[in-house]
Amino acid sequence: MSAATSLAAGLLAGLTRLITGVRARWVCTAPSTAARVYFANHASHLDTLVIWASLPKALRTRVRPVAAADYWGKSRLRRWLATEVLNALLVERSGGSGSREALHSLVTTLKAGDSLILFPEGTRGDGSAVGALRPGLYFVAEQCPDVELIPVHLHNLSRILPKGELLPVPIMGSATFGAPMHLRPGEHRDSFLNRARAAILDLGEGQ
Ligand SMILES: CCCCCCCCCCCCCCCC(=O)OC[C@@H](O)COP(=O)(O)O
Repeated sequence: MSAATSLAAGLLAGLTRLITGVRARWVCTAPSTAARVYFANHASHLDTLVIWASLPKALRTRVRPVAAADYWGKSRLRRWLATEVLNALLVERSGGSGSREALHSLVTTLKAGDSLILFPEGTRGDGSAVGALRPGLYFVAEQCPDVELIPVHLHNLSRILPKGELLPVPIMGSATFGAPMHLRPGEHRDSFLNRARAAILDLGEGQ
């Protein structure tokens, strides 16, 4: 990492903490150096930053956000922020052969020992509900059965920086990390995806 990207990464992590008050709660799990998939509800550009800034600094360089290539590859600034500062993997989200390549790069990354941050809804919602999960998480779980899948519930971040806004409103947000899940033997795709979505929602109960 160059001095400029490392400075930008430090600034982004510090700003994220300042703006969101980022309270990370670890429920039935703790930070780990093992390759993991952190999967969360998605409604704000802050989501990735909050999960990333919640991890101990030493783990941050080993966790790779999965980012939509059509959005984060669009301008030089976005590409730099995503791929250089946050070490994101750019993937196609349009389906077809792009999905096969995306799955391959996710699995290769996990097998190399790095973790992923994944937003299985595939797009930002308005923060009022968690949408249906796309099947990528299931295929990753199938191909990497030993990797811990950690549900994360992000609270309030879409009120701080909603989709389409550029200036954040400083109010408190939080990230709740839940117990690791795995694909169960013989578990059907839709059952697994419903269980994963329910795991995110359960962590947000009472907030
Ligand atoms: C306003 C300034 C905010 C600066 C934020 C810098 C954050 C860099 C984050 C880079 C990696 C982000 C990966 C997020 C996952 C993802 O790619 O979700 C899709 C949305 O993103 C855009 O698609 P959409 O919600 O459909 O508009």
